[in-house]
Amino acid sequence: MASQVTREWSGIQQFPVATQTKLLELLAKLRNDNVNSLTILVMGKGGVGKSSTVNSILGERVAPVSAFQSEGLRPVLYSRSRAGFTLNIIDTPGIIEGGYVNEHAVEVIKRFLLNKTIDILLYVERLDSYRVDNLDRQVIKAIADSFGKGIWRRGVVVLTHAQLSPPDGLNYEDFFAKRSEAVLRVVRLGARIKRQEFQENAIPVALVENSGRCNTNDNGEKVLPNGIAWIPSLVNTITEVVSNGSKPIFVDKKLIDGPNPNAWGKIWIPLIVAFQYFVVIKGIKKQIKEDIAKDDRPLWELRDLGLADRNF
Ligand SMILES: Nc1nc2c(ncn2[C@@H]2O[C@H](COP(=O)(O)OP(=O)(O)OP(=O)(O)O)[C@@H](O)[C@H]2O)c(=O)[nH]1
Repeated sequence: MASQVTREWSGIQQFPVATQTKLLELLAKLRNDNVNSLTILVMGKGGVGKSSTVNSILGERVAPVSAFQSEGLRPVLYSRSRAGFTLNIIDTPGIIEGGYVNEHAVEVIKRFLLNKTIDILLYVERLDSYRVDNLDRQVIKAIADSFGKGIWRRGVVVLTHAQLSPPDGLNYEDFFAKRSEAVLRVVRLGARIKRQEFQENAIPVALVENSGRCNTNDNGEKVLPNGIAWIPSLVNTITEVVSNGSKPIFVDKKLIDGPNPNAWGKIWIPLIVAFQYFVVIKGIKKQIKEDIAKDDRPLWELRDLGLADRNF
C-alpha cells in the first residue's frame, strides 16, 4: 500500500467502550499471530450497503452513501492504523449495469488492485431480499474469474439490513439460515466450487445493520434482533478467516493479464480439436470417399473390385 496515506484510526473511539475493548483485543490477537495489517476488499451488487458497511467498520463516514446507485467506477482505498496495526478497506462500485456485469468496471477494479494483497473479501448482499437471481451469480463469477476461486477461501458473506422482522411470523434465526443458504448456494454455483470442497471450507455469513436506528444493548453497542453486537462479531469472523490456513490473494500482473485463473480446462481445447480432426473428421472423410466411390461405379464394377456383395 505504498502510495496510500495511512491515517490514525480515530473512528474506533466513536464506538462504545465495550466494542472498542473487543476490537483492540482482536487486533492484539492478530498482531500476536504476526499479522500487522489487513486488506479487506468489499464487493457486491450496487446499493446493497457496501459503502455503509465500510463506514460502520471504520466508525467514520468516509465512503459516500446514496439511496441511488453510485455513478463512479473507481474503487477507493481507506487506510487506518491503530496500535501498530493497519487496516485497509477497499470499497468498490457495483459492477452490474443494465442487467449484466460491466467488464470495464471489473477491469478498473483489477487494475486498482495490482500489486496489492487481498486478505479478506467481504461479499455484501442484503438480508431482506427474498430471492437470489442471475445477477448475484454473475457478480460472483466475475470475482472468481478475476482473482481465482481461491479468493472465496478468504471470503465472508455480509448480509446488511439485518434488523428486520421476518415476514409471515418466521423466526429470525430460521429466516437468516434460509437466506444464508440461498446466497451461499449461489456463491458455490457462481464460483464453480465443488460441493464437497465447499462443505469442507464453509464460508461464514455475518450480519450487519448500518442504519443509525440500529438497536443498542445496555453497553451502547449496536445489536441485531438476536442480541449479537455485530461490529465485534464481524471483526471476529474476519480474524477467524485470516487464520483458516488459506493464502491471501496477491494480485500480480500475471493474474490480471493472464488467462482466466479458473479456465484451466481450456488447455485441453487444442487436444480436443486435434482428436476431432484425426479421429472423427478423417474417419468421416474416409467413409464419404468410399460412399462416393460406390455411388459412381456400376454394381458389376464394384463386384469385380470386391467392394460389393457378390450375390447382389
Ligand atoms: N436500513 C438499512 N439501510 C442500509 C443498510 N446498509 C445500507 N443501507 C442504505 O442502502 C442504501 C445504499 O447504501 P450504500 O452503502 O450506498 O450501498 P452501496 O452498495 O455502496 O451502493 P453503490 O455504491 O451504489 O454500489 C443507502 O440508502 C443506505 O443508507 C443497512 O444495513 N440497513
